[in-house]
Amino acid sequence: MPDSSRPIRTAVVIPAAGRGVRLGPGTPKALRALGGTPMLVHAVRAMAASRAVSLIVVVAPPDGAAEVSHLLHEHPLAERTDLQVVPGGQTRQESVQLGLAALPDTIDVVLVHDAARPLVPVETVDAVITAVRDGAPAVVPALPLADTVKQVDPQPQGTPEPVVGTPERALLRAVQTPQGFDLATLRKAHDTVVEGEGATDDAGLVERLGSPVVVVPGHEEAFKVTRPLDLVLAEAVLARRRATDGYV
Ligand SMILES: Nc1ccn([C@@H]2O[C@H](COP(=O)(O)OP(=O)(O)OP(=O)(O)O)[C@@H](O)[C@H]2O)c(=O)n1
Ligand SMILES: C[C@](O)(CO)[C@H](O)COP(=O)(O)O
Repeated sequence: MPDSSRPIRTAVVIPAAGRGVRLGPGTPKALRALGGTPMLVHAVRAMAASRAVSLIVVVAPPDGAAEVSHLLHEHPLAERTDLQVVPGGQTRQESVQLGLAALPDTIDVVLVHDAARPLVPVETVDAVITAVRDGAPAVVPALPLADTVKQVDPQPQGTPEPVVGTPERALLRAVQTPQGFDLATLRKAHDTVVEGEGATDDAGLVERLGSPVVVVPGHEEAFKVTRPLDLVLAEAVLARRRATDGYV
């Protein structure tokens, strides 16, 4: 954990290198417009809104780092936040790893935040940071589920899938980002756990190390823009914020 003789430094890695296949054809998802502004710009602003964040590393599509740097230059942040852009990889895990490699060793706490969650409120960001600073090595924001979840025996598309179990819903949480970590813990997890072992988030890698992960309350507006309907919801949330909160 951080050396208590100097201030804790917090950075954010924003993986933004995905194509957005489930959203449909077009430019990479992070660069698509939400209320006329690229989704990535909203995500970067959401992280920079936390006064604790001093550095943001954006992981751009592998061939798009120059374009992303240019775009972010056109949407400057408050002076207290440094910004860096690095090219990403073929998978989310690889992209996060490339972002982590760009962090200086003076960073103590790192958040990993999907560019695809552009509307996460600053209260959620700060709650995650506080929990890590208070000593939890890995923290995820999450919400209880509204639907019942079934475990199935997967079948080829078009074939009905036999249900093999129904996990108790009250024990389940839907996990969001930003996920927060002590930097050394997350680096070790990414260095140790092999791609393809089934972890779909960063906390999942830490769990595989046997390190504790804790949940703090997530937020409905931290949803991930994955499919076209999510974009409709995001536009509506943004329009409401602009009308009522002076949000840009
Ligand atoms: N090679 C990849 C794949 C994903 N991501 C990022 O990881 C986050 C979560 O991924 P997801 O929402 O699945 O984005 P995509 O991979 O773009 O979506 P899809 O699976 O529909 O293509 C996104 O911010 C995405 O840009 C990334 O940085 N590098
Ligand atoms: C990290 C994540 O957003 C937590 O819910 C999610 O696992 C990302 O999944 P994706 O399929 O890469 O969008």
